[in-house]
Amino acid sequence: MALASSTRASALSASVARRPPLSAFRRASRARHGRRARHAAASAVDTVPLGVDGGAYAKELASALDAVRLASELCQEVQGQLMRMDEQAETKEDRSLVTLADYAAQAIISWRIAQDFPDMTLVGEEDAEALTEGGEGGAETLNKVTNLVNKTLKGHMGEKAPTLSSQDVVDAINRGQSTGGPTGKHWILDPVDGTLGFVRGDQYAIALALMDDGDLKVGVMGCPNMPKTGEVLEFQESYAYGFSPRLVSKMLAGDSLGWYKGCIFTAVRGKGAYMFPTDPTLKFEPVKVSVSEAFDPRKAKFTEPVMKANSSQGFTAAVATNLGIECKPLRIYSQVKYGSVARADADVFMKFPKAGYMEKIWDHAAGVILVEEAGGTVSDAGGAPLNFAGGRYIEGLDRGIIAASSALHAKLLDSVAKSWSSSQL
Ligand SMILES: Nc1ncnc2c1ncn2[C@@H]1O[C@H](COP(=O)(O)OS(=O)(=O)O)[C@@H](OP(=O)(O)O)[C@H]1O
Ligand SMILES: [Mg+2]
Repeated sequence: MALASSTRASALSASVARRPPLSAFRRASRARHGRRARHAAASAVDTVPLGVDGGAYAKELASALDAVRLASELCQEVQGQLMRMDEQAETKEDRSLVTLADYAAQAIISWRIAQDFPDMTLVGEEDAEALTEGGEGGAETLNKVTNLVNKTLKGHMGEKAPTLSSQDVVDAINRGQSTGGPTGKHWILDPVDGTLGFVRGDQYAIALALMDDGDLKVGVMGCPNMPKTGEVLEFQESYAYGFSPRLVSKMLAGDSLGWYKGCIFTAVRGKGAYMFPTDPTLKFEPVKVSVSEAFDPRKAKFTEPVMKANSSQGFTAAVATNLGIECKPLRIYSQVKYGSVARADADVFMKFPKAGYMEKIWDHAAGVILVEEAGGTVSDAGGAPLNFAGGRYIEGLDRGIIAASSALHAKLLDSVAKSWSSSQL
């Protein structure tokens, strides 16, 4: 997964980002952590009070929530740099995009979880090869990634924040090379899911899950640009009609609601799904989220990937018509789609990639447990649950992925079967 050689020398070459003004959030955060630091052991990280029941996985949930919060803040900083064109995305050898945030978010999450679980294994999207084998460009990128990680840790932990070396950062990223499997505990991470949305200033997600003996047990998904309420996501249709794109993340100017965007979803098997604001200084109780209950086809919405290359929009339109759905699709980048189904912004999620495409477990793990714990069902097109225990790819996936409330899921399966038969005629 090295950067293409032509891009190595210029890897993420823009100048060091201008330092943003210290926000009220950071000042509050520093003061808070600074006070706590005087009473805490020097090396321990603080656990954020949760407000939700994590049952047997309470410690894992607390650790994951803290890790995803750190990464959410870090990613917002990098997205700001990209929007100001202080930084730029690069292309990996597989032609997918990568930014400083992909590496730094994987590093900070891996480091944070390992503070509580030193023997943890991680199936993560990124590796550090481009940073260690990428010549001068790679070294420069590694330096920026390390600075970003340290700056974020300092913002949260104040004086007691450790200073990670470049080697610590490389080790933390490379911890993500596990292949997972059916036994034991494995963390599954997409540090920046929906990289295209991320570089376009739009929706993206930081998606972390824990699998234990082959079953997903915990999911934490940071959605830093997701509005608190779903209505605004409707405007996504501007993409479909070629109007000048209105960035979803920028659509609500002002902050009159207090918390207007920036959600973190949590889910623990058997304990339900919740939504928090990404900003821990906002004192909202976690909100329990549930999939839509009644299915009214005239009002129902389905959500799907933005890019035609990632999912057949013709096929999903046929399935939607078969179900009687009249609304235009909500096309949203990343696993924010699963968040939209979990809190009933949308009733149905569908993704039908081209034949032969192998889905990666980190693109779905956090979203799947989130929808399931919100009362939904996720399966492949044949109705089988997704298998996350077969390595880095979803094993034996039948055609595509569908999600809906458990009651609607059966109808959805039926519509997929009918539409598939007619599409094969
Ligand atoms: N050809 C093809 N078919 C299907 N899926 C693919 C394909 N190529 C890539 N990917 C994976 O899709 C992830 C992005 O999914 P999204 O739902 O965000 O897609 S979209 O941008 O809204 O169209 C994306 O995740 P990120 O790389 O994290 O963005 C990929 O892992
Ligand atoms: Mg992804």
